[in-house]
Amino acid sequence: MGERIPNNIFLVGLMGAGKTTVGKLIAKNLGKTFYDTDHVIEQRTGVKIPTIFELEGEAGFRKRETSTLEELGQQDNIVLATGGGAIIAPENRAILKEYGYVVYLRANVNELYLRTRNDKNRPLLQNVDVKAKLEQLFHARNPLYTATADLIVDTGHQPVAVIIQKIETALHALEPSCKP
Ligand SMILES: Nc1ncnc2c1ncn2[C@@H]1O[C@H](COP(=O)(O)OP(=O)(O)OP(=O)(O)O)[C@@H](O)[C@H]1O
Ligand SMILES: O=C(O)C1=C[C@@H](O)[C@@H](O)[C@H](O)C1
Ligand SMILES: [Mg+2]
Repeated sequence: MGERIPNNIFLVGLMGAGKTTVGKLIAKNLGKTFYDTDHVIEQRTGVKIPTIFELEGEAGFRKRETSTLEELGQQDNIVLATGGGAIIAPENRAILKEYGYVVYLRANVNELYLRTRNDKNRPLLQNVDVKAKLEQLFHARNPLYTATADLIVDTGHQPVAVIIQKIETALHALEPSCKP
C-alpha cells in the first residue's frame, strides 16, 4: 500500500450496501469530494441507468463504468461510491487497488433485499426473483469484493452513523503514510 496514491476512498459492495448513503457523509466529514459512478454516468448520458441497459445492454453500461472509473481514479482526495458491479472487471479492480483505499460495505442477502426490493432504478433486479438474484450476485461477487478490499465493514443492522464511525476509526489507525 505504501506506493499507492492514498488520498482516495473507494466504496464497493452490492446494490443496497449503502455506498451512496455512506459515501456522501464520509466525504463531508473528511473534507473530500464525493462522486458516485452511477450518478456521473447518468449525468453524462442524460438518462437513467435502466435506459442505458435497454439501449446498450449491460456490456455498454460496463464500458461506460470502466471509463468513468479510469477518469475519476486520477483525481485526488475523493470518496467514490462505485456501482455494485464495478468489481467484476479485472481492469476495474486494478484501478481501485492502484488509486485508493478500498472499503467493502458488506451486508447479507436478506438485508440487501429489504433495502432494494422496491427500487426501480436497478435494472438487474427488475422482473426477477429479487432475493434469488441477490444471492447469485453475492455468491459471485463477495470473493472479489473481499480480495480487493483494504477494509471490510459489516453494514447489516448497523445504523449509518455507526458504519461511518467504524470506517473513520480504521482510517485513523493507519500509518500516516497510508492514510487516505
Ligand atoms: N446501514 C443502513 N441501514 C439501513 N438502511 C440503509 C443503510 N445503508 C443504506 N440504507 C438504505 O438502503 C438503500 C440503499 O442504499 P444506497 O443507495 O446507499 O446503496 P448503494 O450501495 O449505493 O446501492 P447501488 O449499488 O444500487 O447504488 C437506501 O434506501 C438507503 O437509505
Ligand atoms: O450490481 C450491479 O451490477 C449494478 C449496480 C448499480 O450500482 C448500477 O451500477 C447498475 O444498476 C448495476
Ligand atoms: Mg449507489
